[in-house]
Amino acid sequence: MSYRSAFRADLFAGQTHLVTGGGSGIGRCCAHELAALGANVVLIGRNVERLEATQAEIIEDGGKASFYSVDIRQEADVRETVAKIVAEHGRIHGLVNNAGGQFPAPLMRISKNGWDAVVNSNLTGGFLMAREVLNQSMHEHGGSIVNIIADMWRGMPGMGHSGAARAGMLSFTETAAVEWASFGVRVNAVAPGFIASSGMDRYDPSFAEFVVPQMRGTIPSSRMGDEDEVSSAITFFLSPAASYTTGACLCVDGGSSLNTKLFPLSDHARMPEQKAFHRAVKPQAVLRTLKKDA
Ligand SMILES: CCCCC/C=C/C(=O)SCCNC(=O)CCNC(=O)[C@H](O)C(C)(C)COP(=O)(O)OP(=O)(O)OC[C@H]1O[C@@H](n2cnc3c(N)ncnc32)[C@H](O)[C@@H]1OP(=O)(O)O
Ligand SMILES: NC(=O)C1=CN([C@@H]2O[C@H](COP(=O)(O)OP(=O)(O)OC[C@H]3O[C@@H](n4cnc5c(N)ncnc54)[C@H](OP(=O)(O)O)[C@@H]3O)[C@@H](O)[C@H]2O)C=CC1
Repeated sequence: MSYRSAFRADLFAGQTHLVTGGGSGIGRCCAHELAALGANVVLIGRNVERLEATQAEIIEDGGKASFYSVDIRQEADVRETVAKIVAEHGRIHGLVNNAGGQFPAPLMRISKNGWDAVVNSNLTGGFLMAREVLNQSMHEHGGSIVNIIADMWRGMPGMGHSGAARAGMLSFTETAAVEWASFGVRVNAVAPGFIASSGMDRYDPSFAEFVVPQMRGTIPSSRMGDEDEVSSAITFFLSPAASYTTGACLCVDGGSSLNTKLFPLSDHARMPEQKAFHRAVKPQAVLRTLKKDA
């Protein structure tokens, strides 16, 4: 196995875990980690080439993976896909609701279709996946669901459709955690901050040109996160280490959601000792980081 997880190698042996958006970025990384921990991973996304490539990488590494090309916004397709997975694999142990995305735009320029496309991707699609996995498997056998949201704690200016959807997904997480606890189902959320994922490459370069220079002054950790740092938070929630944790949200954001512009990060946050600290902690993550997308 080429993926160096921080978790025990047989943690998910014999288990089936679904990862939506598993063909790229954070989802691809997470699929690698779960497969390296023994899981039979089912990748879900729309683009067949990306799904095939991730499946091939996992199999080449000695893991087990299959995929379904599905738009998670299509209710009938989601229902049918989950039925096929249950027929093929038996119970579903884990669902990572990671598929999603948005486009940068101020609220005043978002069309109804644009709003719907993003809300359906980041809220309704996740709900449909979770509901079908619950009804077709987890209500009988239990399981763990992890919803990927975003740093939307003080609104999400420039991406208001996504912020509204992610806030909704957090509320959904909390409600499902309570309603489904008696089935032995835990539902938690992970809120990434700025992650240097391949997904970021899907934006116009002007987005990075605008955002990256601002980052140093807003992220206490003074760097973007890596895909594997989100994946390990997801893995924690899926694992028995989180067996008494449900309805929780873990921010993986280098502290950015706690920062306030009233007291800007001062130069001491970027002093040489701080830089040395970052160099000291990064290599651990790099060891576990995947080869980047081609
Ligand atoms: C503060 C920064 C924090 C950053 C944190 C987050 C980072 C990430 O999430 S990393 C990257 C994650 N990946 C993506 O975001 C993927 C790229 N995005 C998309 O694919 C789209 O945003 C999508 C999710 C909406 C795609 O959905 P799709 O159904 O394929 O959309 P359509 O092309 O059919 O368009 C529907 C509707 O939306 C309007 N629209 C789409 N893109 C844009 C755009 N860039 N600007 C303005 N409007 C857009 C499109 O025009 C359609 O509306 P109508 O024209 O009114 O029909
Ligand atoms: N990178 C970051 O800084 C942050 C990312 N996030 C969120 O984390 C998640 C993963 O992002 P990241 O890996 O960076 O970006 P990616 O763009 O690489 O990942 C998004 C994945 O979702 C899939 N997807 C999107 N819409 C649908 C759909 N309707 N049906 C099925 N699959 C879909 C895409 O596959 P396909 O196109 O093949 O369908 C793609 O694999 C996303 O929800 C993202 O918004 C949140 C905060 C920060």
